[in-house]
Amino acid sequence: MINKKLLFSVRESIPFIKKNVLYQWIGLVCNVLSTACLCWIITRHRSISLVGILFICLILRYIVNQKAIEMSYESSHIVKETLRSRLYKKLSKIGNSYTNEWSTAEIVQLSTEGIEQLETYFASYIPQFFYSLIAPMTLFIVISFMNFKAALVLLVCVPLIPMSIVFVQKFAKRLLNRYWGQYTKLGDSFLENLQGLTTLKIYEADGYYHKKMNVESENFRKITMRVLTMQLNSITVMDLVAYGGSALGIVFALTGTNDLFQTLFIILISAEFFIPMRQLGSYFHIAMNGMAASDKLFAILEKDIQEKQAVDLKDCFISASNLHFGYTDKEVLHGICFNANKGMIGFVGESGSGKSTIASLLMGQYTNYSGELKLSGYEIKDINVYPYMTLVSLESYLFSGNLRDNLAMAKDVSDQEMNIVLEKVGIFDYVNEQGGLNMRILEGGKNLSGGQRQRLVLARALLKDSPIYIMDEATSNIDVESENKIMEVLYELSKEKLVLCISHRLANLVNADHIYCLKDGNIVESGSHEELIQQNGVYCELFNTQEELERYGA
Ligand SMILES: Nc1ncnc2c1ncn2[C@@H]1O[C@H](COP(=O)(O)OP(=O)(O)OP(=O)(O)O)[C@@H](O)[C@H]1O
Repeated sequence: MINKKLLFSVRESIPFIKKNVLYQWIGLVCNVLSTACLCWIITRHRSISLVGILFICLILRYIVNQKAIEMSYESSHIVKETLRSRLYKKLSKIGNSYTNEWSTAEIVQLSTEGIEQLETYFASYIPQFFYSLIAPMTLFIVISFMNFKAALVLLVCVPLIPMSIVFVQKFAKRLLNRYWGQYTKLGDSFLENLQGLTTLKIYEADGYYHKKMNVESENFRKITMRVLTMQLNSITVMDLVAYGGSALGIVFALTGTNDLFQTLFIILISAEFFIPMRQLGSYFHIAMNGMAASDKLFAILEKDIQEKQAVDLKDCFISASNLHFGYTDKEVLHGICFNANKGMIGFVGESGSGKSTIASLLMGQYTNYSGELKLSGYEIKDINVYPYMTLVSLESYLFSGNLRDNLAMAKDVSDQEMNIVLEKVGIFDYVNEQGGLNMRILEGGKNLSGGQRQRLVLARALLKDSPIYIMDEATSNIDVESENKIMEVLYELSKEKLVLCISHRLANLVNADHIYCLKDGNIVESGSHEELIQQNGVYCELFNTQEELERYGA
Protein backbone atom coordinates (compact mmCIF):
# COMPACT_ATOMS: atom_id res chain seq x y z
CA MET A 1 0.00 0.00 0.00
CA ILE A 2 3.05 2.23 0.20
CA ASN A 3 5.12 3.08 -2.85
CA LYS A 4 8.53 3.29 -1.16
CA LYS A 5 10.24 4.69 -4.21
CA LEU A 6 7.74 7.51 -4.37
CA LEU A 7 7.87 8.14 -0.62
CA PHE A 8 11.67 8.39 -0.53
CA SER A 9 11.81 10.39 -3.75
CA VAL A 10 11.10 13.54 -1.72
CA ARG A 11 12.84 12.86 1.59
CA GLU A 12 12.45 16.48 2.66
CA SER A 13 8.74 15.87 3.23
CA ILE A 14 9.29 13.01 5.73
CA PRO A 15 9.76 15.20 8.89
CA PHE A 16 6.44 16.93 8.12
CA ILE A 17 4.73 13.58 7.62
CA LYS A 18 6.05 12.40 11.02
CA LYS A 19 4.82 15.57 12.74
CA ASN A 20 1.46 15.23 11.02
CA VAL A 21 1.05 11.69 12.43
CA LEU A 22 2.11 12.88 15.90
CA TYR A 23 -0.42 15.75 15.92
CA GLN A 24 -3.19 13.43 14.76
CA TRP A 25 -2.30 11.00 17.55
CA ILE A 26 -2.36 13.79 20.19
CA GLY A 27 -5.79 14.72 18.78
CA LEU A 28 -6.93 11.14 19.32
CA VAL A 29 -5.72 11.15 22.93
CA CYS A 30 -7.65 14.42 23.49
CA ASN A 31 -10.70 12.80 21.94
CA VAL A 32 -10.43 9.77 24.26
CA LEU A 33 -10.03 12.03 27.31
CA SER A 34 -12.92 14.33 26.36
CA THR A 35 -15.19 11.32 25.64
CA ALA A 36 -14.23 9.79 28.99
CA CYS A 37 -14.99 13.10 30.79
CA LEU A 38 -18.35 13.36 29.04
CA CYS A 39 -19.31 9.78 29.91
CA TRP A 40 -18.20 10.28 33.52
CA ILE A 41 -20.26 13.50 33.80
CA ILE A 42 -23.35 11.78 32.35
CA THR A 43 -23.13 8.51 34.24
CA ARG A 44 -21.44 9.28 37.56
CA HIS A 45 -20.48 12.64 38.82
CA ARG A 46 -21.05 16.20 37.57
CA SER A 47 -18.05 18.27 38.57
CA ILE A 48 -16.89 21.64 37.29
CA SER A 49 -13.27 20.44 37.08
CA LEU A 50 -14.33 17.62 34.69
CA VAL A 51 -16.16 20.15 32.51
CA GLY A 52 -12.92 22.23 32.54
CA ILE A 53 -10.83 19.21 31.45
CA LEU A 54 -13.41 18.45 28.75
CA PHE A 55 -13.07 21.98 27.32
CA ILE A 56 -9.28 21.95 27.55
CA CYS A 57 -9.23 18.65 25.62
CA LEU A 58 -11.57 20.04 22.95
CA ILE A 59 -9.47 23.19 22.52
CA LEU A 60 -6.23 21.18 22.42
CA ARG A 61 -7.78 18.85 19.87
CA TYR A 62 -8.72 21.81 17.69
CA ILE A 63 -5.16 23.19 17.92
CA VAL A 64 -3.43 19.89 17.03
CA ASN A 65 -5.89 19.33 14.17
CA GLN A 66 -4.91 22.72 12.77
CA LYS A 67 -1.23 21.81 13.24
CA ALA A 68 -1.75 18.54 11.37
CA ILE A 69 -3.34 20.48 8.49
CA GLU A 70 -0.36 22.85 8.53
CA MET A 71 2.04 19.88 8.28
CA SER A 72 0.02 18.51 5.35
CA TYR A 73 0.33 21.85 3.63
CA GLU A 74 4.10 22.00 4.24
CA SER A 75 4.74 18.51 2.90
CA SER A 76 2.55 19.01 -0.18
CA HIS A 77 4.26 22.33 -0.90
CA ILE A 78 7.72 20.69 -0.71
CA VAL A 79 6.66 17.72 -2.82
CA LYS A 80 5.14 19.85 -5.57
CA GLU A 81 8.02 22.28 -5.71
CA THR A 82 10.70 19.54 -5.63
CA LEU A 83 9.10 17.32 -8.25
CA ARG A 84 8.26 20.18 -10.59
CA SER A 85 11.75 21.64 -10.42
CA ARG A 86 13.32 18.16 -10.92
CA LEU A 87 11.12 17.60 -13.95
CA TYR A 88 11.99 21.01 -15.34
CA LYS A 89 15.74 20.45 -14.84
CA LYS A 90 15.57 17.01 -16.41
CA LEU A 91 13.68 18.31 -19.42
CA SER A 92 16.13 21.13 -19.93
CA LYS A 93 18.94 18.55 -19.85
CA ILE A 94 17.14 16.29 -22.32
CA GLY A 95 16.50 19.26 -24.59
CA ASN A 96 14.37 19.23 -27.74
CA SER A 97 14.73 15.49 -28.15
CA TYR A 98 12.14 14.93 -25.37
CA THR A 99 9.54 14.97 -28.16
CA ASN A 100 10.99 11.68 -29.45
CA GLU A 101 9.55 9.90 -26.42
CA TRP A 102 6.85 12.09 -24.92
CA SER A 103 4.34 14.52 -26.31
CA THR A 104 4.26 18.12 -25.11
CA ALA A 105 0.69 17.72 -23.83
CA GLU A 106 1.74 14.69 -21.77
CA ILE A 107 4.57 16.66 -20.17
CA VAL A 108 2.25 19.59 -19.42
CA GLN A 109 -0.40 17.32 -17.88
CA LEU A 110 2.17 15.44 -15.86
CA SER A 111 3.76 18.56 -14.45
CA THR A 112 0.41 20.15 -13.55
CA GLU A 113 -2.40 17.67 -12.86
CA GLY A 114 -0.10 14.65 -12.29
CA ILE A 115 2.00 16.34 -9.63
CA GLU A 116 -1.11 17.98 -8.14
CA GLN A 117 -2.53 14.52 -7.49
CA LEU A 118 0.68 13.42 -5.80
CA GLU A 119 -0.11 16.10 -3.23
CA THR A 120 -2.85 13.87 -1.80
CA TYR A 121 -0.39 10.98 -1.63
CA PHE A 122 2.12 12.88 0.48
CA ALA A 123 -0.11 15.30 2.37
CA SER A 124 -2.99 13.00 3.24
CA TYR A 125 -2.50 9.35 2.30
CA ILE A 126 0.93 8.63 3.82
CA PRO A 127 0.27 10.37 7.21
CA GLN A 128 -3.16 8.72 7.33
CA PHE A 129 -1.59 5.32 6.63
CA PHE A 130 0.64 5.50 9.71
CA TYR A 131 -1.99 7.17 11.87
CA SER A 132 -4.55 4.48 11.00
CA LEU A 133 -2.09 1.85 12.28
CA ILE A 134 -1.42 3.65 15.56
CA ALA A 135 -4.98 4.80 16.34
CA PRO A 136 -6.68 1.35 16.68
CA MET A 137 -3.74 0.07 18.77
CA THR A 138 -4.06 3.05 21.13
CA LEU A 139 -7.81 2.54 21.47
CA PHE A 140 -7.37 -1.19 21.94
CA ILE A 141 -5.07 -0.56 24.91
CA VAL A 142 -7.56 1.90 26.46
CA ILE A 143 -10.69 -0.24 25.93
CA SER A 144 -9.02 -3.53 26.88
CA PHE A 145 -8.81 -2.27 30.49
CA MET A 146 -12.62 -1.93 30.49
CA ASN A 147 -13.84 -4.75 28.24
CA PHE A 148 -11.19 -6.95 26.65
CA LYS A 149 -13.64 -8.91 24.48
CA ALA A 150 -15.16 -5.78 22.89
CA ALA A 151 -11.67 -4.32 22.36
CA LEU A 152 -10.51 -7.50 20.66
CA VAL A 153 -13.58 -7.67 18.38
CA LEU A 154 -13.06 -4.05 17.32
CA LEU A 155 -9.35 -4.64 16.70
CA VAL A 156 -9.95 -7.78 14.66
CA CYS A 157 -12.47 -5.99 12.41
CA VAL A 158 -10.12 -3.09 11.59
CA PRO A 159 -7.76 -5.00 9.19
CA LEU A 160 -10.75 -5.88 7.02
CA ILE A 161 -10.62 -2.34 5.58
CA PRO A 162 -6.97 -2.47 4.39
CA MET A 163 -7.64 -6.00 3.14
CA SER A 164 -10.42 -4.66 0.95
CA ILE A 165 -8.06 -1.89 -0.24
CA VAL A 166 -5.36 -4.42 -1.17
CA PHE A 167 -8.01 -6.48 -2.91
CA VAL A 168 -9.03 -3.64 -5.27
CA GLN A 169 -5.48 -2.26 -5.61
CA LYS A 170 -4.31 -4.49 -8.49
CA PHE A 171 -7.47 -3.90 -10.45
CA ALA A 172 -7.46 -0.18 -9.60
CA LYS A 173 -3.85 0.24 -10.76
CA ARG A 174 -4.56 -1.23 -14.17
CA LEU A 175 -7.72 0.83 -14.53
CA LEU A 176 -6.01 4.05 -13.46
CA ASN A 177 -3.13 3.46 -15.88
CA ARG A 178 -5.69 3.20 -18.67
CA TYR A 179 -7.49 6.27 -17.32
CA TRP A 180 -4.26 8.27 -17.31
CA GLY A 181 -3.35 7.07 -20.83
CA GLN A 182 -6.76 8.15 -22.13
CA TYR A 183 -6.47 11.46 -20.33
CA THR A 184 -3.10 12.33 -21.90
CA LYS A 185 -4.29 11.13 -25.32
CA LEU A 186 -7.24 13.50 -25.13
CA GLY A 187 -4.95 16.32 -23.97
CA ASP A 188 -2.62 15.59 -26.89
CA SER A 189 -5.39 15.80 -29.47
CA PHE A 190 -6.82 18.92 -27.89
CA LEU A 191 -3.47 20.76 -27.91
CA GLU A 192 -2.63 19.69 -31.45
CA ASN A 193 -6.06 20.60 -32.83
CA LEU A 194 -5.95 23.94 -31.07
CA GLN A 195 -2.51 24.74 -32.48
CA GLY A 196 -3.54 23.64 -35.97
CA LEU A 197 -7.02 25.18 -35.84
CA THR A 198 -6.34 27.65 -38.67
CA THR A 199 -5.12 24.83 -40.91
CA LEU A 200 -8.16 22.71 -40.02
CA LYS A 201 -10.45 25.64 -40.87
CA ILE A 202 -8.68 26.33 -44.18
CA TYR A 203 -9.16 22.73 -45.29
CA GLU A 204 -12.63 22.59 -43.73
CA ALA A 205 -11.44 19.55 -41.80
CA ASP A 206 -12.46 20.95 -38.40
CA GLY A 207 -15.77 19.00 -38.47
CA TYR A 208 -13.95 15.71 -39.01
CA TYR A 209 -11.45 16.43 -36.22
CA HIS A 210 -14.33 17.55 -34.00
CA LYS A 211 -15.91 14.12 -34.45
CA LYS A 212 -12.59 12.40 -33.75
CA MET A 213 -12.24 14.37 -30.52
CA ASN A 214 -15.82 13.54 -29.56
CA VAL A 215 -14.96 9.84 -29.81
CA GLU A 216 -11.90 10.34 -27.63
CA SER A 217 -13.90 12.41 -25.12
CA GLU A 218 -16.53 9.67 -24.97
CA ASN A 219 -13.82 7.08 -24.29
CA PHE A 220 -12.48 9.32 -21.53
CA ARG A 221 -15.96 9.73 -20.06
CA LYS A 222 -16.45 5.96 -20.03
CA ILE A 223 -13.14 5.24 -18.32
CA THR A 224 -13.82 8.05 -15.81
CA MET A 225 -17.18 6.48 -14.96
CA ARG A 226 -15.50 3.09 -14.52
CA VAL A 227 -12.99 4.62 -12.14
CA LEU A 228 -15.76 6.33 -10.18
CA THR A 229 -17.81 3.11 -10.02
CA MET A 230 -14.80 1.19 -8.78
CA GLN A 231 -14.15 3.86 -6.12
CA LEU A 232 -17.77 3.97 -5.03
CA ASN A 233 -18.00 0.17 -4.73
CA SER A 234 -14.80 0.02 -2.77
CA ILE A 235 -15.96 2.79 -0.41
CA THR A 236 -19.29 0.99 0.12
CA VAL A 237 -17.42 -2.16 1.16
CA MET A 238 -15.28 -0.13 3.55
CA ASP A 239 -18.38 1.51 5.05
CA LEU A 240 -19.99 -1.86 5.61
CA VAL A 241 -16.87 -3.11 7.39
CA ALA A 242 -16.52 0.10 9.44
CA TYR A 243 -20.13 0.40 10.61
CA GLY A 244 -20.61 -3.37 10.92
CA GLY A 245 -17.44 -3.59 13.03
CA SER A 246 -18.59 -0.72 15.28
CA ALA A 247 -21.98 -2.36 15.72
CA LEU A 248 -20.34 -5.65 16.66
CA GLY A 249 -18.11 -3.89 19.19
CA ILE A 250 -21.16 -2.14 20.67
CA VAL A 251 -23.03 -5.45 20.98
CA PHE A 252 -20.12 -6.94 22.87
CA ALA A 253 -19.89 -3.84 25.05
CA LEU A 254 -23.60 -4.07 25.91
CA THR A 255 -23.47 -7.75 26.73
CA GLY A 256 -20.08 -7.92 28.43
CA THR A 257 -20.44 -5.38 31.25
CA ASN A 258 -23.00 -3.81 33.60
CA ASP A 259 -20.96 -0.66 34.04
CA LEU A 260 -22.88 2.23 32.39
CA PHE A 261 -19.77 4.45 32.08
CA GLN A 262 -17.78 1.75 30.27
CA THR A 263 -20.67 0.83 27.98
CA LEU A 264 -21.35 4.45 27.01
CA PHE A 265 -17.62 5.10 26.50
CA ILE A 266 -17.21 2.07 24.18
CA ILE A 267 -20.35 3.04 22.21
CA LEU A 268 -19.08 6.58 21.66
CA ILE A 269 -15.47 5.69 20.92
CA SER A 270 -15.97 2.51 18.84
CA ALA A 271 -16.36 4.44 15.56
CA GLU A 272 -12.91 5.95 16.16
CA PHE A 273 -11.45 2.48 15.59
CA PHE A 274 -12.59 2.57 12.00
CA ILE A 275 -12.72 6.23 11.02
CA PRO A 276 -8.92 6.50 10.34
CA MET A 277 -8.90 3.37 8.16
CA ARG A 278 -12.08 4.45 6.42
CA GLN A 279 -10.49 7.84 5.73
CA LEU A 280 -7.38 6.05 4.47
CA GLY A 281 -9.59 4.20 1.99
CA SER A 282 -10.92 7.49 0.59
CA TYR A 283 -7.44 8.96 0.26
CA PHE A 284 -6.22 5.73 -1.28
CA HIS A 285 -8.30 6.22 -4.42
CA ILE A 286 -7.08 9.76 -5.01
CA ALA A 287 -3.51 8.72 -4.16
CA MET A 288 -3.72 5.84 -6.68
CA ASN A 289 -4.36 8.43 -9.38
CA GLY A 290 -1.17 10.22 -8.35
CA MET A 291 0.73 6.93 -8.23
CA ALA A 292 -0.31 6.14 -11.81
CA ALA A 293 1.04 9.55 -12.83
CA SER A 294 4.20 8.97 -10.80
CA ASP A 295 5.14 5.96 -12.97
CA LYS A 296 5.31 8.27 -15.97
CA LEU A 297 7.07 10.93 -13.96
CA PHE A 298 9.81 8.51 -12.87
CA ALA A 299 10.22 7.31 -16.45
CA ILE A 300 11.27 10.87 -17.31
CA LEU A 301 13.26 11.59 -14.16
CA GLU A 302 15.19 8.32 -14.47
CA LYS A 303 15.98 8.68 -18.15
CA ASP A 304 19.68 8.11 -18.57
CA ILE A 305 21.37 11.18 -19.92
CA GLN A 306 25.03 11.83 -19.97
CA GLU A 307 26.13 14.73 -17.78
CA LYS A 308 27.65 17.46 -19.95
CA GLN A 309 31.05 18.72 -18.98
CA ALA A 310 31.59 22.48 -18.62
CA VAL A 311 34.71 23.52 -20.53
CA ASP A 312 36.68 26.73 -20.72
CA LEU A 313 37.52 27.37 -24.37
CA LYS A 314 39.75 30.10 -25.75
CA ASP A 315 39.64 29.51 -29.53
CA CYS A 316 36.48 28.03 -30.96
CA PHE A 317 36.52 25.89 -34.07
CA ILE A 318 34.47 22.95 -35.29
CA SER A 319 35.49 19.72 -36.95
CA ALA A 320 33.51 16.70 -38.08
CA SER A 321 34.97 13.46 -39.28
CA ASN A 322 33.17 10.34 -40.51
CA LEU A 323 29.99 11.65 -38.84
CA HIS A 324 27.05 9.22 -39.00
CA PHE A 325 23.63 9.92 -37.55
CA GLY A 326 20.01 8.83 -37.85
CA TYR A 327 16.93 9.87 -35.88
CA THR A 328 15.68 6.31 -36.17
CA ASP A 329 17.31 3.19 -37.64
CA LYS A 330 17.43 5.00 -40.97
CA GLU A 331 20.71 6.89 -41.34
CA VAL A 332 20.42 10.58 -42.31
CA LEU A 333 24.11 11.58 -42.33
CA HIS A 334 26.47 9.06 -43.93
CA GLY A 335 29.96 9.71 -42.60
CA ILE A 336 30.42 13.39 -43.44
CA CYS A 337 33.57 15.44 -42.78
CA PHE A 338 33.89 19.21 -42.51
CA ASN A 339 35.88 21.93 -40.78
CA ALA A 340 34.81 25.40 -39.71
CA ASN A 341 37.49 27.62 -38.21
CA LYS A 342 36.57 31.21 -38.97
CA GLY A 343 34.50 33.48 -41.15
CA MET A 344 31.29 32.62 -42.95
CA ILE A 345 30.79 28.90 -43.66
CA GLY A 346 27.80 27.96 -45.78
CA PHE A 347 25.82 24.70 -45.86
CA VAL A 348 23.61 24.23 -48.89
CA GLY A 349 21.77 21.38 -50.55
CA GLU A 350 18.38 20.08 -51.53
CA SER A 351 15.57 19.85 -49.04
CA GLY A 352 16.01 16.82 -46.74
CA SER A 353 19.75 16.50 -47.44
CA GLY A 354 20.61 16.85 -43.71
CA LYS A 355 21.51 20.55 -43.18
CA SER A 356 19.27 21.18 -40.15
CA THR A 357 20.35 17.84 -38.72
CA ILE A 358 23.93 19.15 -38.67
CA ALA A 359 22.72 22.27 -36.80
CA SER A 360 20.88 20.13 -34.22
CA LEU A 361 23.95 17.94 -33.68
CA LEU A 362 26.18 20.98 -33.29
CA MET A 363 23.83 22.33 -30.61
CA GLY A 364 24.17 19.03 -28.72
CA GLN A 365 20.48 18.16 -29.14
CA TYR A 366 21.26 14.57 -30.15
CA THR A 367 24.18 12.64 -28.72
CA ASN A 368 23.69 9.26 -30.39
CA TYR A 369 25.90 10.00 -33.40
CA SER A 370 29.01 8.06 -34.32
CA GLY A 371 32.30 9.33 -35.68
CA GLU A 372 33.63 12.68 -34.53
CA LEU A 373 31.94 16.02 -34.08
CA LYS A 374 34.19 18.32 -32.10
CA LEU A 375 34.22 21.83 -30.73
CA SER A 376 37.82 22.93 -30.18
CA GLY A 377 38.91 19.29 -29.82
CA TYR A 378 36.10 18.32 -27.36
CA GLU A 379 33.46 15.85 -28.49
CA ILE A 380 30.22 17.87 -28.65
CA LYS A 381 28.12 15.13 -27.04
CA ASP A 382 30.30 15.38 -23.89
CA ILE A 383 30.29 19.13 -23.32
CA ASN A 384 27.89 21.98 -22.68
CA VAL A 385 28.05 23.96 -25.92
CA TYR A 386 25.50 26.63 -25.04
CA PRO A 387 28.00 29.23 -23.77
CA TYR A 388 29.86 29.03 -27.09
CA MET A 389 27.16 28.59 -29.72
CA THR A 390 23.97 30.43 -30.56
CA LEU A 391 21.41 28.94 -32.88
CA VAL A 392 19.08 31.21 -34.80
CA SER A 393 16.33 29.51 -36.78
CA LEU A 394 12.75 30.13 -37.82
CA GLU A 395 11.78 28.32 -34.62
CA SER A 396 13.67 30.77 -32.36
CA TYR A 397 11.05 31.86 -29.89
CA LEU A 398 9.94 35.29 -28.70
CA PHE A 399 8.21 35.13 -25.33
CA SER A 400 5.10 37.07 -24.38
CA GLY A 401 5.98 40.14 -22.34
CA ASN A 402 8.00 43.12 -23.43
CA LEU A 403 10.95 43.45 -25.79
CA ARG A 404 13.39 44.34 -23.01
CA ASP A 405 12.75 41.01 -21.22
CA ASN A 406 13.18 39.11 -24.47
CA LEU A 407 16.53 40.77 -25.13
CA ALA A 408 17.71 40.61 -21.52
CA MET A 409 17.56 36.79 -21.53
CA ALA A 410 20.65 36.84 -23.80
CA LYS A 411 22.57 39.31 -21.65
CA ASP A 412 21.50 41.74 -18.97
CA VAL A 413 22.77 44.95 -20.53
CA SER A 414 21.76 48.61 -20.47
CA ASP A 415 18.95 49.99 -22.66
CA GLN A 416 21.56 51.84 -24.65
CA GLU A 417 23.39 48.62 -25.59
CA MET A 418 20.07 47.00 -26.53
CA ASN A 419 19.26 49.95 -28.77
CA ILE A 420 22.65 49.61 -30.51
CA VAL A 421 21.90 46.03 -31.61
CA LEU A 422 18.38 47.01 -32.64
CA GLU A 423 19.94 49.72 -34.81
CA LYS A 424 22.39 47.18 -36.22
CA VAL A 425 19.61 44.86 -37.43
CA GLY A 426 17.63 47.83 -38.77
CA ILE A 427 14.57 47.68 -36.52
CA PHE A 428 15.30 50.49 -34.08
CA ASP A 429 12.91 53.01 -35.72
CA TYR A 430 10.03 50.56 -35.77
CA VAL A 431 10.62 49.56 -32.14
CA ASN A 432 10.73 53.23 -31.15
CA GLU A 433 7.35 53.86 -32.76
CA GLN A 434 5.90 50.94 -30.77
CA GLY A 435 7.02 52.22 -27.36
CA GLY A 436 10.74 51.36 -27.40
CA LEU A 437 12.05 48.51 -25.29
CA ASN A 438 8.73 48.37 -23.44
CA MET A 439 7.07 47.31 -26.68
CA ARG A 440 4.59 44.52 -26.04
CA ILE A 441 5.38 41.13 -27.53
CA LEU A 442 2.67 38.51 -27.83
CA GLU A 443 3.27 34.76 -27.45
CA GLY A 444 5.70 33.61 -30.17
CA GLY A 445 5.94 37.20 -31.46
CA LYS A 446 2.51 36.88 -33.06
CA ASN A 447 2.06 40.66 -33.26
CA LEU A 448 5.12 41.00 -35.55
CA SER A 449 5.75 40.31 -39.21
CA GLY A 450 8.10 37.44 -40.14
CA GLY A 451 10.88 39.89 -41.02
CA GLN A 452 10.45 41.92 -37.82
CA ARG A 453 10.46 38.76 -35.71
CA GLN A 454 13.66 37.46 -37.31
CA ARG A 455 15.38 40.82 -36.88
CA LEU A 456 14.54 40.82 -33.17
CA VAL A 457 15.67 37.22 -32.83
CA LEU A 458 18.97 38.17 -34.48
CA ALA A 459 19.33 41.23 -32.22
CA ARG A 460 18.92 38.97 -29.17
CA ALA A 461 21.51 36.52 -30.58
CA LEU A 462 24.00 39.36 -31.18
CA LEU A 463 23.62 40.47 -27.56
CA LYS A 464 24.70 37.02 -26.37
CA ASP A 465 28.07 37.63 -28.02
CA SER A 466 29.04 33.96 -28.41
CA PRO A 467 32.08 32.92 -30.49
CA ILE A 468 29.98 30.76 -32.86
CA TYR A 469 26.64 31.48 -34.54
CA ILE A 470 24.58 28.90 -36.38
CA MET A 471 21.96 30.31 -38.72
CA ASP A 472 19.49 27.65 -39.81
CA GLU A 473 17.34 29.16 -42.55
CA ALA A 474 17.15 32.30 -40.43
CA THR A 475 16.05 34.33 -43.46
CA SER A 476 13.54 31.92 -45.01
CA ASN A 477 10.02 33.16 -45.71
CA ILE A 478 10.76 36.78 -44.87
CA ASP A 479 10.76 39.94 -46.98
CA VAL A 480 13.74 40.62 -49.25
CA GLU A 481 14.64 43.81 -47.38
CA SER A 482 14.86 41.98 -44.03
CA GLU A 483 16.72 39.11 -45.64
CA ASN A 484 19.33 41.43 -47.16
CA LYS A 485 19.72 43.32 -43.89
CA ILE A 486 20.18 40.11 -41.90
CA MET A 487 22.75 38.78 -44.39
CA GLU A 488 24.60 42.10 -44.24
CA VAL A 489 24.76 41.81 -40.43
CA LEU A 490 25.90 38.20 -40.64
CA TYR A 491 28.76 38.99 -43.05
CA GLU A 492 29.85 41.80 -40.73
CA LEU A 493 29.62 39.43 -37.77
CA SER A 494 31.71 36.78 -39.58
CA LYS A 495 34.71 39.16 -39.53
CA GLU A 496 34.99 38.51 -35.76
CA LYS A 497 33.06 35.29 -35.16
CA LEU A 498 32.56 31.92 -36.76
CA VAL A 499 29.19 31.97 -38.57
CA LEU A 500 27.73 28.74 -39.93
CA CYS A 501 24.93 29.62 -42.29
CA ILE A 502 22.39 27.16 -43.66
CA SER A 503 20.42 28.70 -46.47
CA HIS A 504 18.14 27.57 -49.26
CA ARG A 505 18.94 30.73 -51.15
CA LEU A 506 22.40 30.17 -52.59
CA ALA A 507 22.72 33.82 -53.66
CA ASN A 508 23.05 34.67 -49.95
CA LEU A 509 26.23 32.63 -49.66
CA VAL A 510 28.21 33.65 -52.76
CA ASN A 511 30.61 35.63 -50.56
CA ALA A 512 31.00 32.90 -47.93
CA ASP A 513 34.57 31.81 -47.11
CA HIS A 514 33.72 28.18 -47.68
CA ILE A 515 30.59 26.31 -48.77
CA TYR A 516 29.67 22.68 -48.15
CA CYS A 517 27.13 21.21 -50.55
CA LEU A 518 25.06 18.29 -49.28
CA LYS A 519 23.12 15.67 -51.14
CA ASP A 520 21.25 12.76 -49.49
CA GLY A 521 23.24 13.02 -46.27
CA ASN A 522 26.68 13.26 -47.94
CA ILE A 523 28.91 16.27 -48.55
CA VAL A 524 29.34 15.98 -52.28
CA GLU A 525 31.23 19.22 -52.99
CA SER A 526 32.97 22.00 -51.07
CA GLY A 527 34.89 25.17 -51.76
CA SER A 528 34.28 28.86 -52.40
CA HIS A 529 31.40 29.92 -54.64
CA GLU A 530 33.75 30.43 -57.61
CA GLU A 531 35.44 27.06 -57.09
CA LEU A 532 32.08 25.29 -56.86
CA ILE A 533 30.80 26.98 -60.00
CA GLN A 534 33.92 25.86 -61.82
CA GLN A 535 33.36 22.26 -60.70
CA ASN A 536 30.10 22.43 -62.65
CA GLY A 537 28.44 19.84 -60.39
CA VAL A 538 25.53 19.70 -57.96
CA TYR A 539 26.12 23.20 -56.53
CA CYS A 540 26.45 24.78 -59.95
CA GLU A 541 23.19 23.18 -61.08
CA LEU A 542 21.34 24.29 -57.94
CA PHE A 543 22.72 27.81 -58.25
CA ASN A 544 21.87 28.18 -61.93
CA THR A 545 18.36 26.80 -61.46
CA GLN A 546 17.70 29.25 -58.60
CA GLU A 547 19.14 32.18 -60.51
CA GLU A 548 17.03 31.35 -63.53
CA LEU A 549 13.87 31.12 -61.39
CA GLU A 550 14.62 34.43 -59.66
CA ARG A 551 15.31 36.15 -62.99
CA TYR A 552 12.07 34.73 -64.36
CA GLY A 553 10.18 35.88 -61.23
CA ALA A 554 11.67 39.36 -61.53
N1 LIG B 1 12.97 14.65 -35.74
C1 LIG B 1 13.12 13.85 -36.79
N2 LIG B 1 12.78 12.55 -36.71
C2 LIG B 1 12.94 11.72 -37.75
N3 LIG B 1 13.45 12.09 -38.94
C3 LIG B 1 13.80 13.37 -39.09
C4 LIG B 1 13.65 14.33 -38.04
N4 LIG B 1 14.08 15.52 -38.49
C5 LIG B 1 14.48 15.33 -39.75
N5 LIG B 1 14.31 14.05 -40.13
C6 LIG B 1 14.67 13.46 -41.42
O1 LIG B 1 16.06 13.68 -41.63
C7 LIG B 1 16.33 14.01 -42.96
C8 LIG B 1 17.15 15.31 -43.01
O2 LIG B 1 16.34 16.35 -42.49
P1 LIG B 1 16.89 17.82 -42.32
O3 LIG B 1 15.83 18.61 -41.65
O4 LIG B 1 18.22 17.77 -41.68
O5 LIG B 1 17.05 18.29 -43.83
P2 LIG B 1 17.37 19.74 -44.41
O6 LIG B 1 18.45 19.57 -45.39
O7 LIG B 1 17.59 20.70 -43.32
O8 LIG B 1 15.98 20.04 -45.12
P3 LIG B 1 15.31 21.46 -45.41
O9 LIG B 1 16.22 22.20 -46.30
O10 LIG B 1 14.02 21.10 -46.06
O11 LIG B 1 15.12 22.12 -44.07
C9 LIG B 1 15.00 14.12 -43.67
O12 LIG B 1 14.83 12.95 -44.44
C10 LIG B 1 13.98 14.17 -42.57
O13 LIG B 1 12.82 13.49 -42.93
